[in-house]
Amino acid sequence: MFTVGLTGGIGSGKSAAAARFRHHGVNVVDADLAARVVVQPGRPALVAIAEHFGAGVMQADGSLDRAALRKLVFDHPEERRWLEQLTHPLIREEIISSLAASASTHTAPYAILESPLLIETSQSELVQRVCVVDIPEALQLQRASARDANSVEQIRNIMAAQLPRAERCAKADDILDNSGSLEFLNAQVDALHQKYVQLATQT
Ligand SMILES: CC(C)(COP(=O)(O)OP(=O)(O)OC[C@H]1O[C@@H](n2cnc3c(N)ncnc32)[C@H](O)[C@@H]1O)[C@@H](O)C(=O)NCCC(=O)NCCS
Ligand SMILES: Nc1ncnc2c1ncn2[C@@H]1O[C@H](COP(=O)(O)OP(=O)(O)OP(=O)(O)O)[C@@H](O)[C@H]1O
Repeated sequence: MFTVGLTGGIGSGKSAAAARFRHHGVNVVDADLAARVVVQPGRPALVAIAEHFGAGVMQADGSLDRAALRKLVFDHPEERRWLEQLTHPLIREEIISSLAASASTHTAPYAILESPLLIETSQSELVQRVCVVDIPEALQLQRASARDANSVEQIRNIMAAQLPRAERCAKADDILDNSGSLEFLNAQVDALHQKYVQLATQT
């Protein structure tokens, strides 16, 4: 199925844009959700993480302590790279099966892959088009820190692990400007939806 990659840095508004695409009956596969599935209790990746990082990243019930691991990997880039080499191939496989599983259950003729690291990883090979949700970095920091328990410093570290704004926008086929209201964003998504329906039915 024709698939559009929806990307943007932390706090840019990917989830907000995805919600509007879903409103039009589009199947949205979420890479952050896939990343949670591959480290669920019972999965080999969780065992490998516990062995590598120790009991400090595990909760008493045997699930991953995400806040502890987040602090570790965004303070130490080499540990982040270790985690990525383990999980990114698994996340990619999980995304491929989610895209395939729900292909026939949605009304729109195209699907969306929502991912913060679409351009940074080989996930970009899974899409025919790239749509970037774009906001200035100061607003990104402001919205992400208003939403999350993460410190401003941690959000800065996460942003540093992602593509800079200009490089991301340079890879975009389409750009959603989310520096205004949600209504402004939704109106742009509505227009893109029409365009994607056309593109998907032409190909
Ligand atoms: C470090 C972890 C455990 C922190 O979990 P937590 O629940 O706090 O955050 P969550 O997974 O919801 O991610 C929040 C945001 O952080 C950013 N982010 C997450 N991982 C990365 C990464 N490796 N590089 C850059 N940014 C990242 C994204 O913008 C994401 O939307 C988790 O992010 C993780 O396992 N990351 C590695 C897998 C990955 O790269 N996921 C990104 C989607 S492919
Ligand atoms: N146009 C907007 N106006 C005001 N607040 C907004 C707007 N768009 C999104 N937000 C808020 O900004 C925060 C980040 O938005 P959202 O969760 O959609 O971003 P995201 O790109 O999915 O982030 P992440 O990569 O961290 O999952 C949320 O609290 C959301 O409610």
